[in-house]
Amino acid sequence: MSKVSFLGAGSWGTALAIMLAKNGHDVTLWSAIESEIDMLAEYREHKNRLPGAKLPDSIKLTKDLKEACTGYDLIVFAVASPFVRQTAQNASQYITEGQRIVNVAKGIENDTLCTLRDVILAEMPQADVSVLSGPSHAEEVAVGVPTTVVVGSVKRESAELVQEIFMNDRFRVYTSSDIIGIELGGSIKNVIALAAGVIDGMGFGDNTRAALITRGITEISRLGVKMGGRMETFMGLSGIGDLIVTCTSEHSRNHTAGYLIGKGYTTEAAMKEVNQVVEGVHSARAAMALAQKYQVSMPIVEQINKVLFENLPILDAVHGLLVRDKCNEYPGLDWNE
Ligand SMILES: NC(=O)C1=CN([C@@H]2O[C@H](COP(=O)(O)OP(=O)(O)OC[C@H]3O[C@@H](n4cnc5c(N)ncnc54)[C@H](O)[C@@H]3O)[C@@H](O)[C@H]2O)C=CC1
Ligand SMILES: O=C(CO)COP(=O)(O)O
Repeated sequence: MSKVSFLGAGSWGTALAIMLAKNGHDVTLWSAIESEIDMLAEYREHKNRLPGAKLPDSIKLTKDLKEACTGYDLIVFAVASPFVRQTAQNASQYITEGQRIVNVAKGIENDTLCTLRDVILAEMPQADVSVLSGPSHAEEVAVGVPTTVVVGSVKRESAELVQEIFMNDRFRVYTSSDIIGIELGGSIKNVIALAAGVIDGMGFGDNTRAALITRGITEISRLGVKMGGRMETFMGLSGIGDLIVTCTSEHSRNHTAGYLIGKGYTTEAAMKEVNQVVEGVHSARAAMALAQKYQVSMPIVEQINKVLFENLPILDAVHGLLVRDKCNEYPGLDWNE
């Protein structure tokens, strides 16, 4: 049995905490939002996010960050991306040298263009930070739907510790050393999912969604490989796997927000309606900035940015994608070019 603490008690933190408690671990849940902890204490259930998924009696709740950071084998970062830096900054004073942390949030910081592991490390360089990602909706994990994810770490032992703690007969965890590949796949798929939602909201068909998924992973991997990620990672769980689930699932926050935008909502109104974190909106500008920095073509990311933030009519965005200059599917691969 391991002692595991969660920083962040939204959908994902709560679902994983329930699963780890059922795995037999000693689990504590902390949230910066005091009312969230009060609700969990009163109902032993996250009424707003995961109605019906009961917290096992063994899960402890705390509002005290020092308590949540002291004496744990593993600390899980499960706060939405805009709050990762602040949470790491506040927690750093309690984090000892080599403390194992695993980040399960997905995003890229807009100001720095850092992925979330780098954001955490910037605030707590003494920590040993892994990342966990893959096609895994909280609503399904909370009720034991078979799920697969990947954990990335610099050290094999750290990845294997997370694998050991999380794995059960419904939740299979693979290990990897490709941290940047895992983080970029998990973050930018949310941007593509917004685009998939938009075209579904507009009433386009299955062909269009399939086009977005396949050309979307091409864009993600083109950038990701240039930033040091491995192509295999983008063809794996945290790449195409996560992109498929988020572009097709009724549980997807990003697809739902995109769908509403396709139905005529503004970006702000769609985010308000979803009422949970829509990470793709936070990551869209950063993905575009990275494409520019690394001189990589990402036309879907470019068009969805214009729809989200510059009021480009959706039909113009779709038209723009279809009538771009003709090209090869994978330039440079054919006819000894
Ligand atoms: N919900 C899901 O199925 C999955 C979510 N994720 C990722 O996990 C992360 C969290 O997502 P959810 O739990 O769904 O979001 P959520 O919207 O349900 O919860 C976000 C949580 O962030 C924390 N938070 C909010 N404001 C804060 C503040 N000012 N300071 C510190 N913490 C604050 C709270 O605990 C809040 O409940 C996101 O990056 C998401 O992409 C990853 C895989 C699955
Ligand atoms: O990352 C997630 C599932 O892997 C959650 O994001 P969505 O809810 O937008 O799909």
